[in-house]
Amino acid sequence: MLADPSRKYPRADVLSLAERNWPANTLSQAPRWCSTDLRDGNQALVNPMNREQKMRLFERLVQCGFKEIEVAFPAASNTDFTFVRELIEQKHVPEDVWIQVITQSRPDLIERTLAALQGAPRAIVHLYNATAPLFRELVFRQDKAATIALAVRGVTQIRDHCDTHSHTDWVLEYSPETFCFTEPEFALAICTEVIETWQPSDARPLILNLPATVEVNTPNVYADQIEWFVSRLPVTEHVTISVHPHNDRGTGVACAELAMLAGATRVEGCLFGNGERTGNVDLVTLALNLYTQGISPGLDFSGLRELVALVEECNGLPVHPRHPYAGELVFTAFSGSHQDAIRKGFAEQARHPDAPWRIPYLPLDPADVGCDYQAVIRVNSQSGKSGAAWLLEQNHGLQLPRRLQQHFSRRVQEATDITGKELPVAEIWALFRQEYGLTEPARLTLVDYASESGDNGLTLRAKINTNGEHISLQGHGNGLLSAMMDAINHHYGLSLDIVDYHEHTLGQASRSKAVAYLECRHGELSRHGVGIDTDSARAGLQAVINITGAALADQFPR
Ligand SMILES: CC(=O)SCCNC(=O)CCNC(=O)[C@H](O)C(C)(C)COP(=O)(O)OP(=O)(O)OC[C@H]1O[C@@H](n2cnc3c(N)ncnc32)[C@H](O)[C@@H]1OP(=O)(O)O
Ligand SMILES: CC(C)C(=O)C(=O)O
Repeated sequence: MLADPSRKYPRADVLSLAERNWPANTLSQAPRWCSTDLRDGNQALVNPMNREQKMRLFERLVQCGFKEIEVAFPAASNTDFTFVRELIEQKHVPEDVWIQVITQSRPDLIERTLAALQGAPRAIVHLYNATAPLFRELVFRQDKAATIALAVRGVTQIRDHCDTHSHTDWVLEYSPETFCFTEPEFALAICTEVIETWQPSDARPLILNLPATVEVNTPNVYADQIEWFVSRLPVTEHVTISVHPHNDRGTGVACAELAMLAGATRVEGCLFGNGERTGNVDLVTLALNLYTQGISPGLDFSGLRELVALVEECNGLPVHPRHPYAGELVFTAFSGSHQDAIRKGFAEQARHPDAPWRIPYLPLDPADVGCDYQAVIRVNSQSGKSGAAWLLEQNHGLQLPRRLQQHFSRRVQEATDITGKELPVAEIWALFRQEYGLTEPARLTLVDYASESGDNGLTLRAKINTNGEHISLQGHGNGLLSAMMDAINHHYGLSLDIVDYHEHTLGQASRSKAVAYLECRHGELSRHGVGIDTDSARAGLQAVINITGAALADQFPR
């Protein structure tokens, strides 16, 4: 790396608006979307899509709600050409969907492109030529006049074809490729010539697509360029301003959003940001950004996981696990404080199911994109008490009391510190059972019991199975639990003291089980035990017995 990169990468002149309106604007509606997955996305793949993949992706794009789909660069390859033919001849294009095809401004390529569209009921023909100084000087060796003439020649050829093929509804799209580093006055001049040549009308609208072909500046500069252009456009009727951001600086989405604030009403991009180099703007992120601001995007991503799988298969490229909204890990919290906040959020949401979505760290309800809540919390050494508690609640119906959560969290922490890995829910459950006396066979189990209340409290007689041997105990207390504790302490010479007790049922069904959580003091130690039984009284007694089993195991390890 250079200590001073300024000579190698001199800062470009940027348009400086004296006044700009876009910062004060807010987004209030979705743009017109155009998917370029089958063209710009496709041209960036190691192995371009085959016909079958293109068709499957086309159908899925339609299902998502795209009404404009750039389906091919028909002059590029036979695959692209025949794909367009197949769409048209086999009537795969729904009546409210426009297919779009792209071409350079070269007569032979335009001819082939238009041949591909033969018989289409409606079509968008997309013509482009690069307009920036670098391209005029280096690639085309053309001056400004020749660059304009190239565009006008292309538009004229297309217009003449449309005139003689009026059974198709035509739209022209013109892109001054490299718009974002073209002199604004020149971009405006060439587009003005295009307008004059095409003569946009109700029947033959025009799309002016202003691409950030290579993203070279901060998104505010792009927004300034769009606002400058839109505010000076001589003809606006029947002209749509479209943007086509790339993501070279990692700000493609920001560019598109600010461009919309600045006056663009149509956006071209690809699903999950596929495309040349670092990709086209990601339409899924853009759409769901709108959605999470309460604006209907007009696109349906309710089956997002399946869409990811299809796009990964068609593109031969993975979608990153942290990809906004779509990544496998984006609805998952590993860290303790996040888990705690999420869990509290879900509890509050359950109390007010119709209230607006307000779950910390989850800007989108995973259910809205077809995901469940299973993966919302996962546990590793970064997790806190809420992580394991949530998983036990979701998977086993347990609502651990706070102090038990804290106690169990320390055990989980010890386990994850040893492995350095995630502790899956099955292992958390096994650890919980082992810690709180729920393993089978239990060291001690309650066989049966009987109680009798009198003026001085309650007397309990219980039979316990200890390693196959039945022993009878008797104790006295204010209630069943204290009487059992008394019986245990007396029989085993222990001094366990009840500190805390909670119980709840594990499910709605009448035959469901009850769970009892018991905390006892044992000398300096605090001990927790859990009992589960179809009968809540037995669950409590079993919890006492389970604590006893653990206390005895410490004194007399097996
Ligand atoms: C930013 C974008 O994504 S634009 C879309 C780019 N997509 C693609 O290129 C994918 C499909 N392209 C292809 O398959 C091929 O490029 C083809 C079939 C279209 C053309 O192939 P070739 O005839 O070999 O031309 P090639 O691709 O090398 O194009 C370069 C030539 O076209 C000219 N050219 C490039 N763009 C344009 C344009 N928009 N309008 C007119 N001429 C152009 C160049 O100046 C160059 O001319 P030169 O050979 O006289 O120097
Ligand atoms: C042709 C245009 C729209 C393009 O793909 C680009 O500039 O990236």
